[in-house]
Parts: sequence; structure tokens; C-alpha cells
Amino acid sequence: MQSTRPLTVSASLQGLSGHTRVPGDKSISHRSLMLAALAEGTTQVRGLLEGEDVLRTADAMRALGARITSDEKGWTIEGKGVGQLSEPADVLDMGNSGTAARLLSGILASHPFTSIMTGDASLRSRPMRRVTDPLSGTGAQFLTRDGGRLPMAIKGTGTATPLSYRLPVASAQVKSAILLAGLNAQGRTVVEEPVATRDHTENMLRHFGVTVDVSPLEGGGRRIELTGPTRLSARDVIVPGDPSSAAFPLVAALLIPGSDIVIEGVGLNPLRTGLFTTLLEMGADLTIENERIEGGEKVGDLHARGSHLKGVDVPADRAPSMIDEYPVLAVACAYAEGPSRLRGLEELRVKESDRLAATVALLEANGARVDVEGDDVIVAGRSGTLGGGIVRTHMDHRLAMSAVVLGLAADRAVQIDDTAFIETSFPGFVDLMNALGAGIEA
Ligand SMILES: O=C(O)C1=C[C@@H](OP(=O)(O)O)[C@@H](O)[C@H](O)C1
Ligand SMILES: C=C(OP(=O)(O)O)C(=O)O
Repeated sequence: MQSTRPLTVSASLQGLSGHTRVPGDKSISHRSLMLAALAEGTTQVRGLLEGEDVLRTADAMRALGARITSDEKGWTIEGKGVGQLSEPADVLDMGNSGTAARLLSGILASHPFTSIMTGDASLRSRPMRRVTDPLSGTGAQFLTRDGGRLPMAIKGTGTATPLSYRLPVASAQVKSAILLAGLNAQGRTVVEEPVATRDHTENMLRHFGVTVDVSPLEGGGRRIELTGPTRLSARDVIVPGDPSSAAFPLVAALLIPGSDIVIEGVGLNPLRTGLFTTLLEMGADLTIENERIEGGEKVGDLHARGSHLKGVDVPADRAPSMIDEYPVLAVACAYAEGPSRLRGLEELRVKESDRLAATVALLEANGARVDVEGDDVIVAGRSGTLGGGIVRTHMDHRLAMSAVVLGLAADRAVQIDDTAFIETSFPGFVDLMNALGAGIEA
């Protein structure tokens, strides 16, 4: 990927102001390319996130036979059909993207050819067994390095056995891998998730004409079922703004006194809005305006003003609806009045970095007091000056953007070792923040 890009961020002298739009939703963008490649016909995608992670998925689907082009109007994908992808001539490099690697594993499991997948140093350290263990039940074979890490070889099957699987961890990536394998399996695929996770795969499969049955599980969670082999028909997709990206300008506006911003067209899928709920509980001056349906997804405009935040207790079962937002929420908690407890964050340990440890380090380096008790993070709340630290981002875009937000509200400048990985999910982040008046000198 890009060379290292260090950045020093000083306090924003004035509040943020103005209207903006964040790039397209990363989860929906990956899925739109994958499902369009599996569909029969031509799909147009508008608003696709053109970040490095999604571009890796586009390259992989091209290597598997789909024709994918883009122009100023959007992206066009000529699909191959379920079961009709072709053996790639070279290694599939999924870069920094866990979503790309995990979801594609499901697709490759039920195609009758052999492929090899790798990624960057961060992705090569992340656990793949969570998908290879269940997907082995289809009859596909996986050969991984170092107890389940990439690179891995996948020998798929054209006669996949359908899986019936209860997720041991709350993971939309694992759920999606199993459902995608089920598209070309012989019979009923069933996934049970004890806690509901983002349902973009289910929603988009329906959009492409697949029958997906979803029923509630006793005691919470959901059962998701589909019958293979099935066919997908090309359908155009409009990608909403990514709530996980909106989190950064949003929290910055809440923390910088005098701010008043509107982020337009943000996706409001209820399985993604845990951060907004939490910020409201903290007393944020945040309103969601113009709620509407765009391209089949609920979207709205986030209107945020500088706020006096107070500490919060976030329950563990909220984690799946805001899993990528904890680093920036922890930053907000460091500026809040009174302590916060963020519960049940074990999944943060297996993201692009060990995000639990790295978030604690980010805050401590800048004068905040933080404790970890089991999988809970306790942030003491503001008591003295903040900032002045050096932040190590470990190839993790969310840490880099969280450090920028911390720096914009800090008393002393924050040094960030590398902001290059922001390109994976939020191209143009610094420019967007500066257009709102952040005054970051790159
Ligand atoms: O399915 C998806 O698109 C995603 C699911 C989440 O990961 P897990 O499934 O590991 O929780 C999230 O962290 C990731 O950024 C995107
Ligand atoms: C965890 C993330 O992504 P992925 O798992 O796709 O690398 C993220 O974007 O915060």
C-alpha cells in the first residue's frame, strides 16, 4: 500500500461548520460488487466507496471473471452467475480488508476451482478459522498458514453441502460467508446468530431476488435461511453514506466548542446506529433530520453541534451495532464529564490491530486515564489537559482517524505515526475535515 504518512494534529481554533457527505458504506460496497458478480445481467452501483478495501474486492471479482468498469456516473458490473466464476490466474490480494477476505472465502468455497488468498501484514495476522472451520463443512478444503492465517489456499466444490451453523461470535462477516457459500449449495443453509449483526447481506440478497427467511430466536438473535442453488438477477444499487465514517466528523463536531455541522445521506440501518444512541445518552446535541428511504436503505442527515458530553455505560449487546466505532467513542469518553464503561469488547482484539489495546494506548499517551477489566474498557473522563502524545496506529484506519479527532479537541498537539491507512475506508478524510474548518496542516 502507500508509504507511511505521519501527521501532527493541533486543536481546531474555531468550531467545525458546514454541510458535508461521507463516502459510501463499506459493508454495502463490498457486497454490491460480490453479489453483482454473482448475478445474471448488468448491475450499476452509485455511491460505491472507492477506498482501498473495496477496490481490492473489485480486483478480486475481476480476477474471478466479472467485467467491472467505472466512470463518473458510477460502477458497472457484468455478472457471471452463481457457480459460474472462473479460476483466478494469480493470488487474490485482499489488502487490509477482513470483510473482503471473509466474504470471498464463502463464495470460493462453493466454486469448483482452487484459489490462493493473501493480504497485507495486518490482514495476514487476523483469524480466518472463524470462516474456514464452518466452511469446511461444505466439502471445500482450506490450507492456511500459522493456525488459520492468510495466505491460504481454497479448493472449492461445485456440489457444496449446505451448512447449518450457530455463530460462536457476533460476526456479520462469518454469517455472510456462510450465506454466500449457501447460494451454490445443494439445499437449505441455516445460520443462527445469538445477537443480531448488520444484515446488509440478507437485504442485498433479497434485492437481487433471492428468498431469505429471517425469524427471531428465543432469547434474542435471529435465524437466517436460504435454499441453494439459487440465481441472482442484476439490480441497480445506491450506496448510502457510511455511518462508521460519519462517526469521525460527528464526534469531532461534538467535542469542538461552537461547532455546527450537517452530514447528509448517512445510512441509518438500525443494526448500525449504536453510536448515535450512545452519543445521545451522553447528552450530545445531535438530531437526525430528513429521514427517508434511498435505494432501499433508510438514510438521514446528522445535525451535530458542540456539546457537553457526560460519561456513559454501554451494554455488551450493543457492540455489534457499533463495533467499528469504539475507538472514536473512547475518545469522546475521554472528553466527557465522569467515567464511562464500554462493555464486552473482545471482538476489538481481532480487528486491523488489537484495537482494544491500541485504543487504550492512544488515550493513555495523551493523558487520559483508562482501565481494562476483562473485556470492558473504563475511561475516566476529563480531569486535566489532553493531547501531547504520539499515537501508533498499527495499520489501522479507525485508530488513525480517532487520533485526528482527539487532536482536534486537544490542549496539545497529537502526533500520529501513520495516516496512510485512512485510504482503506475514508479517502479524502483530511480534506473533508478541513472543508469543515478543522485546519489540519498535512
Ligand atoms: O460484515 C461487514 O461488512 C463488517 C462486519 C464487522 O466485522 P465482524 O463481522 O468481524 O464483526 C465490521 O467490523 C467490519 O468493518 C465490516
Ligand atoms: C474492522 C474493519 O474492517 P475489516 O474487518 O473489513 O478489515 C473496519 O473497517 O473497522
